[in-house]
Amino acid sequence: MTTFIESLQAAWQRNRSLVCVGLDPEPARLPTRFAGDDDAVFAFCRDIVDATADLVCCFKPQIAHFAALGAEGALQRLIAHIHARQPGVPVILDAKRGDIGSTAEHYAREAFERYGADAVTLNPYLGRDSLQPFLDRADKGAVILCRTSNPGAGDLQDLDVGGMPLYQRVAERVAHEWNGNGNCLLVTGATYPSQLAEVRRIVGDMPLLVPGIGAQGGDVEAVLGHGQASDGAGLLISSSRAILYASAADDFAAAARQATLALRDEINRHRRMPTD
Ligand SMILES: O=C(O)c1cc(=O)[nH]c(=O)n1[C@@H]1O[C@H](COP(=O)(O)O)[C@@H](O)[C@H]1O
Repeated sequence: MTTFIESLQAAWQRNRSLVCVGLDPEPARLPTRFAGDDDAVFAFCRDIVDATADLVCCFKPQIAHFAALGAEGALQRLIAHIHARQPGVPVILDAKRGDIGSTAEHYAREAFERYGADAVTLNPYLGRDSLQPFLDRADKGAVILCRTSNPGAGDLQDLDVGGMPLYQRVAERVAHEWNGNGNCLLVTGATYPSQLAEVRRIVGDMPLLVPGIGAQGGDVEAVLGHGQASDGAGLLISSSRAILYASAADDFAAAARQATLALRDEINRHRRMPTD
């Protein structure tokens, strides 16, 4: 059985890419060719996946973008499509789960059994027991929010907790206590490079999911300068809107491919590339 971490490492290497393409469909922004198409959300995301799969280390569908439309079926079929047609490219379900243990069990079943995800984003606010059903799945990835990319990230995450900001306490706790199965990752926004560096210092080579490149204005060079692991990898640099909506015309899939290629190459220019 291949674990999430093994698939991720293989995809980093095979595709020479740290890019994670976020799948955040917004009906109002879909190309006009999808007007009147009842299955537009699935068809659009499928075309993006097939146009970029050899250039990425993972895909990250965002659950609210499907659920708000009643399109959970499209999300299920999309993840099944990725596994069938792009095998070896892992899928992170961005659902930011976390609840009391009995409910968390259901969230874990939803992510891994219903949707067939390889990893899921998690909110640590309720504490370890709220994430235990995810931590116990050694074959799956537990991608835990640490220092997020949004403007209000510091409201709580920067609060001083015994001489250290809360986000650093989260990093310490995950790295030293919750990662017994070696299946944890942390989320650190591209928009805050110095905090990214602090997290990297605390967690060693643990993989970090870094959203905030592209539409949120994060800087690729700063992310690589502050966040790469000792082997020049260790990052999943996520971009959604800047790739999905690179063109609103019929060439949207080719434009998404170009945008992904450009991001991959820009990232690689700032990496210590492994010799192969
Ligand atoms: O967990 C996430 O993926 C996430 C964490 C974070 O700190 N910031 C963040 O933007 N995200 C997600 O990453 C995606 C960013 O989208 P773009 O700004 O369009 O690239 C969205 O789906 C967000 O929900």
